[in-house]
Amino acid sequence: MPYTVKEIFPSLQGEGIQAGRAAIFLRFAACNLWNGREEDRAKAACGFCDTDFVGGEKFPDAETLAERVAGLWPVGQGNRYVVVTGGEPALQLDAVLVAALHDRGFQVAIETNGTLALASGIDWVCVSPKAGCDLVVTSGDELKLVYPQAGAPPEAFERLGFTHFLLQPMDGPDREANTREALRHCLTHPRWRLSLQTHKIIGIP
Ligand SMILES: C[S@@+](CC[C@H](N)C(=O)[O-])C[C@H]1O[C@@H](n2cnc3c(N)ncnc32)[C@H](O)[C@@H]1O
Ligand SMILES: Nc1nc2[nH]cc(C(=O)O)c2c(=O)[nH]1
Ligand code: SF4
Ligand SMILES: [Mg+2]
Repeated sequence: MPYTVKEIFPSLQGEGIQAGRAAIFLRFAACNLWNGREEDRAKAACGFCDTDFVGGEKFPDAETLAERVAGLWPVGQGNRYVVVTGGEPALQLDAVLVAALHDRGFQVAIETNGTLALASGIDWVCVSPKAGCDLVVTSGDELKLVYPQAGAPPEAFERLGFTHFLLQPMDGPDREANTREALRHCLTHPRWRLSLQTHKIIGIP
C-alpha cells in the first residue's frame, strides 16, 4: 500500500509519559477531523490543531518507508523508537508497516485521536480525545487530553482502560492560562499528570 508522509525527523518525544526519549517521528499527511486548511478550521471537528499535515511525499510500500525511518537512527545504537503521528496516523498505519518497522528493531508508538480502529502490533498507544468525537480506541498506554476542551471534561475519560492519564495544556493564545488550569486540575485530581510540550519549550521539532 502506498503512504503519504508529511515529514520524517529525529527528535525527542516531547509529550506524555515517554517525554525525553529519542525517537524518529513519522508524520503522515491528512486527518479525519480537519482538512488542514486555515479557512476551514472554525467548522472542523477538531479546531485547535498545532500541526501542518497537508501534502507531503508518497512512499510506494512499507519496506521503502521503514528503510527511510531506519536510516535516521544513529548507527550501531539500540532502543529504537518510532512515533507515528500526523495528521491522523490511523488512516494509514497498517499491520504491514508495523511489521516492517519491527523487522528493523523499532518499538512503534502511535499518537492518535482515537476515532479510528488501530492496526495490530503497535507497542505504545497514546489516545488524545477530541470533544464531540466518539472514541473507538478505549484502552491503551496513555490518554493525553488537551485541556481545557468544552464538552470533554477529564472525568468523562477516567473509567477507560488506560495506564496513564495526562492533561496537556492547549497551546494557542491562552496557553499560559490553560497551563495554570491544567496544573490546578492535577493538584486537585492526582490521578492526572501534567504533560508539557517540552519540545516547544526548548525549541526543537
Ligand atoms: C497533531 S496531533 C496528531 C495525532 C492525532 N491526530 C491526535 O490528535 O492525537 C499530536 C498531538 O498534539 C496534540 N495537540 C494538537 N494541537 C494541540 C494544541 N494546540 N495544544 C496542545 N496539544 C495539541 C494532539 O492532541 C495530539 O496529542
Ligand atoms: N518533539 C515532538 N514530540 C511530539 N510528540 C508528539 C508530537 C506530535 O506532533 O504528534 C510531537 C512533535 O511534533 N514533536
Ligand atoms: S485530530 Fe490531531 S491531527 Fe487532526 S486536527 Fe486534531 S490535533 Fe490535528
Ligand atoms: Mg506536534
